[in-house]
Amino acid sequence: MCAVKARIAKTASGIGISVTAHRFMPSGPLTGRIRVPGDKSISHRSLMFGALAVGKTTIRGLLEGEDVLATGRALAQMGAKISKEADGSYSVNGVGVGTLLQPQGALDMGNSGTSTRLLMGLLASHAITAAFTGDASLSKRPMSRVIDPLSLMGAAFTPSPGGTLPLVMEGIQPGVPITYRLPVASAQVKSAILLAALNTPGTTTVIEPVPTRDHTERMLHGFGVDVQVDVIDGERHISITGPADLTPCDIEVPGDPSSAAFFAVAASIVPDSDLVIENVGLNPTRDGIFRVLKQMGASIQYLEEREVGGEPVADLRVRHAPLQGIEVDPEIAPSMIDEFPVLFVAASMATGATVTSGLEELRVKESDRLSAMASALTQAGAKINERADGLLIHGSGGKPLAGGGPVTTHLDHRIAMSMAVAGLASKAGVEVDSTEPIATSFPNFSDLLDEAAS
Ligand SMILES: O=C(O)C1=C[C@@H](OP(=O)(O)O)[C@@H](O)[C@H](O)C1
Ligand SMILES: C=C(OP(=O)(O)O)C(=O)O
Repeated sequence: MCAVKARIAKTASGIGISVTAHRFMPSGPLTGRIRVPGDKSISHRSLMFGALAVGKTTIRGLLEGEDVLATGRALAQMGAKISKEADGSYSVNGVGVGTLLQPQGALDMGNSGTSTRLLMGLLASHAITAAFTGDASLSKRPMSRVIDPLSLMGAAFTPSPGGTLPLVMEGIQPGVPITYRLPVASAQVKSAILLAALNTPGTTTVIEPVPTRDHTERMLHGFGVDVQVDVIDGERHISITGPADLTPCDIEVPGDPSSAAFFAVAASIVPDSDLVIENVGLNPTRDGIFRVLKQMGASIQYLEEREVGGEPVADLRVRHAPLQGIEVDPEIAPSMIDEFPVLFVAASMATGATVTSGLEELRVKESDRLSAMASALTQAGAKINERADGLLIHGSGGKPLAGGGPVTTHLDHRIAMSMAVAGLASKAGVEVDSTEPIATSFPNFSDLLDEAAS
């Protein structure tokens, strides 16, 4: 048994309730080389686009997280044949654009916003009626942001009060093309509309005032779709003319920068750490966390920069370094939207104050991540002021946090993993009330912690 496994003590399990609390204890330096699992956003899209291409798509490095598996199960309900091969790769035999089958039974999206919103887009331009359901966290999240544009294209929705799941969607074939300016910086909304456009005759255009992750555009191009991107007055205009066919292809999924971020922060704040995180995707619409950590004084070196599956990738060497508090430019937020919880952990160990703003979107993720992290870090001994659109964090000047808990993770994997990282650099460890949600995006998180800190 390696050292960290012993330090992660199981502290509770309710009778009849599948909740596993863990106390993440102070850790020695993180060293050696680790490889984080495949990118979640790219994994979802690989399965979806594979399902829309007639013939066999091969995916290497697919993230086997619960969110991605939910996407896979939904696509299988609509006729795609998805199988895992002996070498660990996945094969998808797609049915083609316009020929998805009517699913029997509801599509259970689990905890996954990306599965829900992208599949709503995909199905909106098919003559399919589908019920979407999800867990307690997903059932609170806003769906009007996709319902509004997809309704303009002709789909009909019966959502739960407040525009939430469970909902029923009646797709339309043929739908009408639209030009839609995104009212919120969201790759999920952009992607939902672009996926609906694939089976909609005519040209659909999404106008994106603030750039968000561009995996949909890059990958659809890889599947042979003509995706037109024009920058007009600083805004991206992304157009697809349907109906469009997808050609199957071979995909290699790079490591997820959102998962790597937990280890980059852990190695930055645990003294004497020197860790290499291999094969990390560094798409400029995703690498904001590494840019901000470097601005704070983190020692992050990019080794062996290369391309994997059309995405920039490098091995990251991260060494412990003193961090300085900074004011984070709100413009960088979309390129690190899922990494703020763990950035808050880094900031709570920095010297001086870190100010974040423009982060209202964090309140509608798997949990209200501003409020959840403010409570969790305060419980662990950090000094935090919660504001409407961000946190003001007074750093400890490199001193370990007191620790404590149990902190409430609200079915949110990123809160659980962020507070696990806080535990590594604390005096008494941090107990998180439930580690189950971690499996949605990073099933081997604890094993890798174990490996790096052994
Ligand atoms: O398109 C995607 O794959 C994602 C987009 C982001 O959501 P929003 O589009 O809601 O910002 C992000 O938070 C999510 O984890 C994945
Ligand atoms: C917000 C996230 O995912 P989703 O929206 O797909 O649930 C996330 O992974 O942090």
